[in-house]
Amino acid sequence: MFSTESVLSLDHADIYQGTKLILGDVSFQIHKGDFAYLIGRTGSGKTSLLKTLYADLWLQNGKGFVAGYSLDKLKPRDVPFLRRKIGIVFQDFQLFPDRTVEENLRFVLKATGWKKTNDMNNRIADVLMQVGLGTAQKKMPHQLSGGEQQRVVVARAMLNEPLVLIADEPTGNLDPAVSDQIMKVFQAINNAGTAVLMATHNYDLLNKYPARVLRCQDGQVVELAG
Ligand SMILES: Nc1ncnc2c1ncn2[C@@H]1O[C@H](COP(=O)(O)OP(=O)(O)OP(=O)(O)O)[C@@H](O)[C@H]1O
Repeated sequence: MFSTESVLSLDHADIYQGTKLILGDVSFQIHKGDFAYLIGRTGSGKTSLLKTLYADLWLQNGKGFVAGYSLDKLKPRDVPFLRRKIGIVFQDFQLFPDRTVEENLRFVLKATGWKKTNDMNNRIADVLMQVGLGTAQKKMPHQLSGGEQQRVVVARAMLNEPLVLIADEPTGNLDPAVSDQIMKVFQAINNAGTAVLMATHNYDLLNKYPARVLRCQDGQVVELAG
């Protein structure tokens, strides 16, 4: 159904934290419509790898390509534009606690260049529907459960129709039933064509929702046979 267009690739990339090599000679590709898990023990480099993909860590050796941007040729001024093409979801919800759901989302739209109130309202309604929270617009974050807050964060990540969603332990703070809801949201987003790369410790999810698996291990990234 989907093309095999690559939305993200690393080619002989080295991932550093400062001068410390965390992962060496990393090569893999994520295509449009792919779903891939990133697993590995604590400290194995999952977060460092994801940070490199959204240019929070600079790629020093090798080549990287994310949503049309070459990481190895990236200029600091390109970073906000790269991040608009990627949706990023962390474990901690990071919503503004003193603003409604709608205001949280509008903040991002304005910051990324949206101007027209109608367009913004429509987009906010669309992404909230996408995550099953169509009626939560006027709620404050504290009026929502942890799982609902995380769904708002996923909605926020979808505002600019990213080509790829990068999630770092998105279910880390959530109980199993709620983690399942978040996974279902990711699957729906993925089925609609957005690639997903998700770091997780939650092996139950891997069993329940099988997909590609990349593992950080001994300073390398290996793809497990499907
Ligand atoms: N800001 C930093 N400065 C220096 N070293 C760091 C920094 N952040 C992480 N590291 C080191 O990089 C290595 C990889 O850490 P990273 O957070 O990428 O692993 P992880 O697989 O995501 O772990 P976890 O599953 O615990 O989140 C670890 O040895 C860690 O100590």
